[in-house]
Amino acid sequence: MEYKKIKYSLEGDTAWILLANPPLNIVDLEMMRELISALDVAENEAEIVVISHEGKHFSAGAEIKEHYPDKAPDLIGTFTELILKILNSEKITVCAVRGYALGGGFEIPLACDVILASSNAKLGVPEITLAHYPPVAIALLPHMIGWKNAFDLITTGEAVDAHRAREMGIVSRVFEQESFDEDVKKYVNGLLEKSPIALKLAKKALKKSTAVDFGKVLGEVNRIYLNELIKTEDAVEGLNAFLEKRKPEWKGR
Ligand SMILES: CC(C)(COP(=O)(O)OP(=O)(O)OC[C@H]1O[C@@H](n2cnc3c(N)ncnc32)[C@H](O)[C@@H]1OP(=O)(O)O)[C@@H](O)C(=O)NCCC(=O)NCCSC(=O)C1=CCCC=C1
Repeated sequence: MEYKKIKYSLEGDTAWILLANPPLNIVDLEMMRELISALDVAENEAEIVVISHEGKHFSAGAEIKEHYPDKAPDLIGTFTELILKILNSEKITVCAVRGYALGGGFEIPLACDVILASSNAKLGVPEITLAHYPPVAIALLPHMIGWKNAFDLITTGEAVDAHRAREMGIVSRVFEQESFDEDVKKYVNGLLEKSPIALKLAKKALKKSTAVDFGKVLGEVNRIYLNELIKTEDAVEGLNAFLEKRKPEWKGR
């Protein structure tokens, strides 16, 4: 597949997948399909998969214009396929994030094994401000940071900085902006020095300790999203208000 919105390269045993859709690396359907394809390639040829980005920001999330009721099923179906591909990968998945990581641009890192954040990163799920919710964060976050922290992030829509995200248990390491790329490479090289089979089996065993079928949970969360939320007047008003740069007027239906 020819990539237009991402870049893929293999360096030794590491696959580097970069979001490359400037300026905000919006994750539209085309990018989702390219990421799915690149992850398939990486699964066959790499031991470690690093998802990172070009430009200042990891991503401002999924394309808001693709959230209207006619397009939402395709968007949610493809995004779920992408997230499950990351969650089900047998390889070590590392996400390296600078700047904004919002909405779907936060959920991609969440699905990875490790998030390495630059000290200028801002992570969050603003979907509630659009009268939407973030399905993947709803499925994963309570298991990672507990109900109360997850509830707070999802219902306020406020982003947290890298250090707060580290305290909450979302981010594994925070590196200074100036040395970020170098520190990410050092982290990856540290993993490459370990036994690949031991890493792979440690990941397999760690997954047993959560014992959650995220595919099933995500299916239920998506059903409420598509059958109930997306059909409301508020869900359309939230999108219109964002695109028209005005305050939304909620109807509660
Ligand atoms: C903070 C921000 C990133 C940058 O602020 P700044 O003040 O620096 O810049 P700016 O002026 O605001 O923006 C510049 C241009 O980019 C556009 N644009 C921006 N984001 C866009 C987007 N996502 N999609 C499309 N366009 C987007 C702006 O409209 C503007 O366009 P213009 O030049 O034509 O006027 C801000 O744009 C923001 O909050 N974005 C929304 C974040 C959000 O709600 N994300 C969650 C999404 S839902 C999700 O991910 C899910 C996934 C799965 C399932 C369910 C949900």
